[in-house]
This record gives sequence, structure tokens and C-alpha cells, in this order.
Amino acid sequence: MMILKDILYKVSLDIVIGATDVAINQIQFDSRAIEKGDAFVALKGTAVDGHEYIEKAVSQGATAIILEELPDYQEESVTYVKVSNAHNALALMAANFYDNPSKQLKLVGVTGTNGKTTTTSLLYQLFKKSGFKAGLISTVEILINEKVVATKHTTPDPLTINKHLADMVSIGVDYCFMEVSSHGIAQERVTGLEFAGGIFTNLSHDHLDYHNSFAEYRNVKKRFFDDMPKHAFVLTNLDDKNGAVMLQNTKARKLGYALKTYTDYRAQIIENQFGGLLLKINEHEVWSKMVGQFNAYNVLAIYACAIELGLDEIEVLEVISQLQGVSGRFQYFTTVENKITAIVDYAHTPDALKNVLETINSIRTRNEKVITVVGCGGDRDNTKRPKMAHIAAALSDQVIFTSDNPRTEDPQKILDDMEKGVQPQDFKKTITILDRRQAIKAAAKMADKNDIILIAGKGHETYQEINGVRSDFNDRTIIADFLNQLQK
Ligand SMILES: CC(=O)N[C@H]1[C@@H](OP(=O)(O)OP(=O)(O)OC[C@H]2O[C@@H](n3ccc(=O)[nH]c3=O)[C@H](O)[C@@H]2O)O[C@H](CO)[C@@H](O)[C@@H]1O[C@H](C)C(=O)N[C@@H](C)C(=O)N[C@H](CCC(=O)O)C(=O)O
Ligand SMILES: Nc1ncnc2c1ncn2[C@@H]1O[C@H](COP(=O)(O)OP(=O)(O)OP(=O)(O)O)[C@@H](O)[C@H]1O
Ligand SMILES: N[C@H](CCC[C@H](N)C(=O)O)C(=O)O
Ligand SMILES: [Mg+2]
Repeated sequence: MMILKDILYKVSLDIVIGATDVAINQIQFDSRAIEKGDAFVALKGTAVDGHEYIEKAVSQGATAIILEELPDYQEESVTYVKVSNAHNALALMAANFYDNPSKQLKLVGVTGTNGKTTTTSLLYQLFKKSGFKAGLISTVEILINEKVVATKHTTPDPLTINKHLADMVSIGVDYCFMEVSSHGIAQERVTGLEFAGGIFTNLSHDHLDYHNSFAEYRNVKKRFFDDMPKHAFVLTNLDDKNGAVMLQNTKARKLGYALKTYTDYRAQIIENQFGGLLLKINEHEVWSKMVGQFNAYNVLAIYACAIELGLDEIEVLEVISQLQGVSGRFQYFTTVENKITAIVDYAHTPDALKNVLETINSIRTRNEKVITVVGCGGDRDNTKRPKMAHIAAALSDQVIFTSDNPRTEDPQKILDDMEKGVQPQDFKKTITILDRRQAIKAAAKMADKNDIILIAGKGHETYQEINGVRSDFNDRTIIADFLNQLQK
């Protein structure tokens, strides 16, 4: 419980009607969750307008309503607070309500199109192995030191973020690493958080359904760095063509990392094989179990971040060599009998798919086939579909197009969009099997001795969403079972 006036600290208020010294039990942005004594924040969403539910919130016992437009009829016992941006207000209120937990630990945010989950998860592991209590807010899971909390979002809503940060503070967590998605920035889910540092991984095609244009998508990412405080550090990938732009207007300490550009933190790939990477980072050699050039960037970023947070160089390098891969990111096994390698990877953007296939092609040793199983999600940017299909077909020997999470879209329509991207010279390499399980089975059947199967797009996910219904589905166990059944 907290007094409304204190919850509203730092929120810019346009009009207040009613008392602000009232006690508030909880803050809610969904009228369906309102209980007596709660405050309801009416958000204009992408599907509906939360203002339509104000009456319902009041009838369920809301004591205060935070809104952008005042209703014609106002209940006398209720306080109405008009603000110009309710998403912004919600984020500031959430931080106040949970006593600004981000100020009580060191919070690092990672943004970019690809590599957020990998980088944050590696940072979490690195700090745990270095003897600290750590937290993680990621696409795969939220970790409150060792406690696992399930999550639906990459960057959750501000109430969820602050609640988990407060839980972390209460058990003495020193560092928290969180993914900052472009939706998270645009919807102000991270507003009001105090970051000790920010990392930019890269920028490529994704989410252009939501952000309208690539320039808008880039500017949203940049906003995260623009808002960083002076005492924070910003680490950017200077090999990415949008890396330098991220530093343009920030007050924070500006640092670069790169493989191809001379800057503060540099790495060179000495060896790149299925077993991992041998890197030279700022003149020190280090072995990592992570595979592929894109992971050299991730490893370099975590090294730089750890040094900026004050850890010892040599100790960090030693711990880096012990870090395990991340669930569903280049996760692979090789069969005993025929040495068929099956890789499950979360590549769900054109750039990620290209990186993973180029990595496979650069480290394959024999004259084996690369068989790719891939689909694209429904209710998401449909312009990435032909691009992903083109890349899969150009960089594999055989491709099976299939469903990812169709969500509410017609699965066949998604596949039709993908097929348009295949170039005539690649037609003979591709087939389409709508049912993902059958597609994986077909890949297992096709595979001969030493072949490599890549199953892309769903990574760690343990469900498939069709028609809005989620059923159990796990690429990793399905391919393992089929290869086993077929005695390969
Ligand atoms: C497009 C999008 O980002 N939507 C998010 C957004 O919902 P919305 O704005 O669409 O909400 P809405 O349905 O229009 O409703 C507006 C408001 O009315 C309220 N409402 C609605 C109905 C009702 O009866 N009563 C009521 O009060 C809602 O609670 C909401 O506050 O705000 C919600 C609360 O935070 C999110 O759960 C929801 O995520 C949806 C489920 C989603 O799929 N989001 C994805 C695209 C997403 O956020 N992904 C990113 C990036 C992933 C990546 O990096 O690749 C992520 O960070 O996860
Ligand atoms: N630094 C990187 N550069 C380019 N591609 C990468 C990089 N790191 C990982 N990838 C590829 O992108 C895929 C997704 O990686 P990861 O889950 O770490 O990204 P993410 O940014 O968290 O994605 P999401 O936006 O879905 O949360 C990986 O499976 C891999 O194929
Ligand atoms: N965070 C990404 C995940 C995509 C994963 C892919 N399997 C899909 O369902 O499209 C998104 O929400 O766009
Ligand atoms: Mg992620």
C-alpha cells in the first residue's frame, strides 16, 4: 500500500481532480485485474483504448484513474489524474511503487535486433561464476539469482520489471542484466529505470510492421541510449553501420567494441569451429564454447561490460572460457552412428538466419549436406518472409519451409509469402511441409551420414501457437526423437 501522491512523484501532471493523499493497494493497467483500492492507468493500446474500461475499473473499486482524456462523467469518490503520456506515467509510477529498485543494484540493458538474449544470459552466467548474486530479465526466462520465473515478453511491462527488480534487491542481488526490446522502448516499459550501462548489439530487419520504417526502428533503439545518465557507460558495436549513431546524443561514457574497427575493445578470431571460438581480446587469448563469428561479438561485448563494471581482466577471461551456450541458440548434438549434427537456433530474422548458415558453412569440414527447416511467425512483420526464404535457399543444400508460430494467420498464406523470395536457381532445393513436426521428420529422413540439419526460428520455445492456441512443441526433443527412431 502507498499514498497516491508519492506514487506520482516525478510524473508530469496536467489536471488533478480529487484527493492525492489516498492509499493505493496496487497499480493496474488492465481493468480485469482491478480490485478495491487500486489505481487504474488507462493506456491507448495497439488493439483497444484503455479509456474504454474506466467505468468498469471504477465499478470494480478503483480509487484513482490515471488517464490522458477525462471522461464526461466523474465519480466523486474517485481521483482523476490527467497526464499527457500514460505509458510514461505508468513506468514512473511503477518505479516509485517498488521504491526504485533499479537504483539499488547495477542494471545493464542490452538492445539490438539480434544477440540480446545471448549477451544478457552470458553476462548473468559470468557474474554468477565470479561470485556475485545476479538477475536476468530475458526472452527465455527471468532469474532472480537462482529462482526461475516464467515470462511471455522479452521486455515485460514496467510493473513486472520493477516487481522483479525489487525481489532481486530484497535478496541482495548486485547486478541485473536485462533485454531491452524496441517494443519495450517505444511503449516506455523501461522509462524511469536507472541503468548503470547499455549495450548495442546490431541493427537489421525486424518488426517493421510495428515501427513503420527502418529509420523509425533505429531511432527507437537510439532513444534508449539518449536517455542514459551521465555516470553510465554505453558500449556500442562499431562494426555495425548503426553502431556510431547510438552514441550521438548520449550523456553517458561512450565506448566501442569491434572485430573490424580499431576501438576501445577489440577481438580477433583465431579459430572458429564446431567446438567453439579461439579469440584474441585486447591482446589476450581466450577460448569460448560459443560458436560462430556473431558470437565473437557477443563474447567481446560481455568482456567489455564486465571490465566496465570493475571486474578483473584476467579473472573475466578465465570465467569466459567456462561459459555454456544459451538455450535454443546454436544448440546442437551429433548422432553416434552416422554423425548427423542437428542444430536448433532461434534465428527468426533475415540477418540471424544468414549468420547462422554462414557459420555452418564456414565450419563444416566434409562434403556433407546442410538441410534447413524454417518458417516465419504470424502476426509479425511479413516483409521479412521472402528475405528469410531467399537466404535459407541460397545458403543450404536442401530447405523445408514449414510453419513457425502462425498465431492468428493462415499458415499457408505465410508460406506463400516466403516462397516468393526463392530465386529460380534454388527452386529444386526447396519443398514445403505445412506441419512442423512432419517437416522435422522429413529432414531427419533426408539426412545421410555427416549431414547437418538446421531447425531455425523457435529455439528455446516449448510451444507452437496456431489459431491463438499454444500446444506443446519442442524442436530439440522432436528432432532427437526422429533421429533416434530412424536409428541414424
Ligand atoms: C503490440 C504490443 O506490443 N502489445 C503489447 C501492449 O498491448 P496493447 O497495447 O496491444 O494492448 P491493447 O490490447 O490494445 O489494450 C490497451 C490497454 O487496454 C487494457 N484493457 C484491455 C481490455 C480490457 O478488457 N481491459 C483493459 O483494461 C489493456 O490492459 C491495455 O493496457 O501492451 C501489453 C502490456 O504490456 C503487452 O502484453 C502487449 O504485448 C503483446 C501481447 C505482444 O505480442 N507483444 C510483442 C509484439 C512484444 O512486445 N514483443 C517484444 C519484442 C520481441 C523482440 O524483441 O523480438 C517484447 O519485448 O516481448
Ligand atoms: N550478435 C549477434 N549478431 C547477429 N546474430 C546473432 C547474434 N547473436 C545471436 N544471433 C542470432 O540471432 C538469434 C537470436 O539470438 P538472441 O536470442 O540472442 O537474440 P535476441 O536479440 O534476444 O532476439 P529477440 O529479439 O527475439 O529477443 C540466434 O539464435 C542467432 O541465430
Ligand atoms: N520476439 C520475437 C520472437 C519471434 C519468434 C518466432 N518463433 C515467431 O514466433 O515469430 C517476436 O515476438 O517477434
Ligand atoms: Mg531475446
